Amino acid sequence: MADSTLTSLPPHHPQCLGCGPDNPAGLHLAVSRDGDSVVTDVTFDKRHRGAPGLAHGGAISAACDDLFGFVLYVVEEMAVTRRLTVDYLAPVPLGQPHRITAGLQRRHGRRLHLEATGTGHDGITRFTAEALFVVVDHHHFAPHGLEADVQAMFTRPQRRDRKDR
Ligand SMILES: CCCCCCCCCC(=O)SCCNC(=O)CCNC(=O)[C@H](O)C(C)(C)COP(=O)(O)OP(=O)(O)OC[C@H]1O[C@@H](n2cnc3c(N)ncnc32)[C@H](O)[C@@H]1OP(=O)(O)O
Repeated sequence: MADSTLTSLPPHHPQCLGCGPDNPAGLHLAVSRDGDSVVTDVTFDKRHRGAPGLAHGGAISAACDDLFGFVLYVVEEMAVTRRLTVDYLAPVPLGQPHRITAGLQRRHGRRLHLEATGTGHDGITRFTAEALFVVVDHHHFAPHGLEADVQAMFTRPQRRDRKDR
């Protein structure tokens, strides 16, 4: 991603399915912040194949879900997906980069309503997504993960580009 106005954001975890650099089955999303939005350029490949030559809808959904997880850096809250809806507007060819942009549409109490758009470098928007995330605290994760990993999620440099807000 060459845009100079973008601020790189750290992965959720090295093994995260969406953005973890150490997950061999992952999408390896590199995500940046652009004002109050987050963006990633994803190129689906043969690991993400659905129909011949096309990306699997689940892979597209996973990319959107993980990108929504980066809006949390902007909102400065910890939250998890309660509902995710993807509109598959057109087939997504393998091997062609698509930029996904996501942001907060509105907040109501613990409910974060998020939206995303996926557009090819040819200018064609091929999918959009909406999600409801619900704000949680560390008790949500504590029974399931290593204490150090849970703590790390809550001490990420989420506020390092606060000047942009
Ligand atoms: C997070 C760090 C980064 C990690 C990587 C990011 C990866 C991308 C994100 C994910 O993949 S997260 C993993 C997938 N998601 C989950 O595993 C979540 C599983 N679900 C839960 O644990 C609970 O359902 C949840 C914590 C989301 C909510 O349970 P709670 O008991 O805390 O809340 P509740 O059910 O009372 O709902 C909270 C609010 O949302 C509202 N709500 C719930 N479902 C709704 C719905 N369908 N539509 C509208 N509102 C809804 C509900 O009315 C309520 O409103 P109020 O706060 O105003 O009372």
